[in-house]
Amino acid sequence: MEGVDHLAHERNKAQFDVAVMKAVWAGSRDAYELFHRFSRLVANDPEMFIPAIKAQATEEQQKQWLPLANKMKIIGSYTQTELGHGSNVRGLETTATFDPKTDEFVLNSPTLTATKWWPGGLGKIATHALAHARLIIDDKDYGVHGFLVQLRSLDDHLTLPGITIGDIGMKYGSGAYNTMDNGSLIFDHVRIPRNQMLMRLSQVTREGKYVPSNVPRQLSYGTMVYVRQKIVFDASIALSRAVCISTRYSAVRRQFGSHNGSPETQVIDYKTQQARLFPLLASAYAIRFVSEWLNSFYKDLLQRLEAKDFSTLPEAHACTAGLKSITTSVAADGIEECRKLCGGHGYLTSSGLPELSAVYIPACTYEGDNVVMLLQVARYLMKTISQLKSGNKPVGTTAYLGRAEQLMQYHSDVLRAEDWLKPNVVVEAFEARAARMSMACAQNLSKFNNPEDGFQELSADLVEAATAHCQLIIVSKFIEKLQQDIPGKGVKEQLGVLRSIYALFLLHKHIGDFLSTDCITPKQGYLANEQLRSLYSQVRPNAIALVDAFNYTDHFLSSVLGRYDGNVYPKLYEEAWKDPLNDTSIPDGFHEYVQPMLKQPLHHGRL
Ligand SMILES: CCCCCCCC/C=C\CCCC(=O)SCCNC(=O)CCNC(=O)[C@H](O)C(C)(C)COP(=O)(O)OP(=O)(O)OC[C@H]1O[C@@H](n2cnc3c(N)ncnc32)[C@H](O)[C@@H]1OP(=O)(O)O
Ligand SMILES: Cc1cc2nc3c(=O)[nH]c(=O)nc-3n(C[C@H](O)[C@H](O)[C@H](O)COP(=O)(O)OP(=O)(O)OC[C@H]3O[C@@H](n4cnc5c(N)ncnc54)[C@H](O)[C@@H]3O)c2cc1C
Repeated sequence: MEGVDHLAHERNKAQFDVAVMKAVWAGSRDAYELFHRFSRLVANDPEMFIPAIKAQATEEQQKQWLPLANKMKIIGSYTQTELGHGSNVRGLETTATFDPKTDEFVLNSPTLTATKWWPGGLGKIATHALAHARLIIDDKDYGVHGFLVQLRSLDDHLTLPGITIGDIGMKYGSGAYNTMDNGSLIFDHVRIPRNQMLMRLSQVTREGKYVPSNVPRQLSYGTMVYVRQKIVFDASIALSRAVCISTRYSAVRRQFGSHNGSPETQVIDYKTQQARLFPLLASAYAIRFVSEWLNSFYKDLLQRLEAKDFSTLPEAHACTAGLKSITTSVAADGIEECRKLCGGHGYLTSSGLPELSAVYIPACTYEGDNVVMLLQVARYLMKTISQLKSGNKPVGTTAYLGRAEQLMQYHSDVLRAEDWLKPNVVVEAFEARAARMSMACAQNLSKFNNPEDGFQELSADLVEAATAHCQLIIVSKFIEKLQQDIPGKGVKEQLGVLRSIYALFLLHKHIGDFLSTDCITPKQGYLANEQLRSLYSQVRPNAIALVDAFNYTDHFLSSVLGRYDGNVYPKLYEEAWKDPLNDTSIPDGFHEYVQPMLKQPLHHGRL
């Protein structure tokens, strides 16, 4: 019935202050603001073009271009990836050749694989590209740099001479990413003034002299680092959206279990449903909190870079790359699991889940393929370990590697299931697992004469070690979050339950790592799982309130299954009747194609 809250009985069970939990979830940034930007981003791509100009352009160039971009007087596309190269930025083929006679760069796509391919907004709407191309001076290749290139007339939007642009076509399903005009672009000797090479980091003089950057060349990758830390926050939003839908629906849906006319069982009360759903609920909160930490770490990096302090740049790269990889994989897989948790109705477009999945899953690829990103983390870990011998004391997220010797001797002292509720017990186990996996890789690497050959040969193990490292970061940041002052009745307690679920679910999922590195015994693994089951029972009465705390409107969720009032069935039915197929009783084509078959006489019992 309209106006009735079918989930009121669930909300009345809450054992904590939901208003405070909403504030904890919203944190320092408005979730709507960023996620809406993500949604708008699917339609346009100013979110990279502008940061890239800030990161790579001189003050003078920023003064010229930023006002135009900010006021949408020009529409930019971050045009880096090509048909033949995306992950390998140093492999890009587009060239920008300096012509001293005219003080210009000539941009050209020398091969088909040099065609720019995928950049958002490029296909139909962008008027300008921040094109990444190999800088060539006097036949010498100085590597990939950024160039501002006008693509279309600002009068009639027609493409300019030497520019061939197109959309790359439909993408995955009918998802909203098809509102994004990811495009292709070929340059045929397009000339731009020299001052349209972004010259904050390195310059080309009028005489054609290359002035190399006096800062780490990787700062030219700064926009990717910026977006990756944003993507971690978006992962928490996308996953929490799916968890909200599937949790509310799990409380509404009843299936089996009726005795003597009693109501059937709510599927949220099945232990299998809880074992699938509650770790995702905990993961949404875990990712939200690690994104908060990562954002503050990134802001600290920016301040340091202003002061030419590059000391945390390697760690910032490793953390943004690794956490982008882990959190987008968890969110993408989690959204699909939430669809399955809703049974058949989860497959309906009106559930909101297929669309959310179709829009979200490329996050595992864009801004750095997730495996390629974890390999970057692995390189960082191996380098950190290699420097231990020279007395280099790791700090920050790799500080535990400074205690590697001690961690190699670690054995968990868990005796009872409730021992696994102690944050220090959990952190020690995760540190030991990560340290032993990385140390084992480093040891195996040392057996190879050529370190690069070793790295390739061991890359699958290295990815697992990098994963363990990133999961340790997320667990640690969740624990640190709860060491802050958090007011409100029962709020910190509930977050403590979610923190333990997140950690013990990972321990259970990766029990092979913990056993094979001899960090815990099978019995201790069993106790962790025992504790996990008990924790699910503690979350159960608070589940609806915990997803209410995401504070998403029905409009934002756009899901019949995830409605705040739980009034699912009438709305499912109502929504179905909006489908154009139901405008007529007899479907188009029936008379032409189906009816003749039905009317066909039977011949000897055969049609
Ligand atoms: C505001 C946005 C809101 C949210 C938006 C969400 C929606 C977004 C939707 C769509 C946008 C998608 C846009 C894109 O996809 S843009 C294109 C993205 N492309 C990539 O991410 C390419 C990935 N590849 C790379 O980043 C690099 O090629 C690489 C894999 C890192 C390798 O680079 P390279 O070969 O130069 O470097 P090496 O591996 O040899 O390493 C050399 C040393 O450099 C260090 N390094 C590498 N990268 C960085 C970095 N970014 N920062 C700092 N340091 C870096 C590396 O660690 C090595 O260091 P060492 O000490 O070992 O020498
Ligand atoms: C929706 C969407 C939007 C995008 N928007 C933009 C944009 O606005 N601007 C832009 O420039 N680009 C954009 N891209 C492109 C995107 O950045 C690239 O697709 C991404 O960086 C992955 O690179 P790739 O396609 O070359 O993958 P590849 O690297 O070719 O990946 C293919 C496989 O090879 C594996 N692999 C690659 N290298 C290694 C290695 N060294 N070791 C082990 N395995 C390896 C990968 O793990 C993967 O399994 C977008 C892509 C998508 C899907």
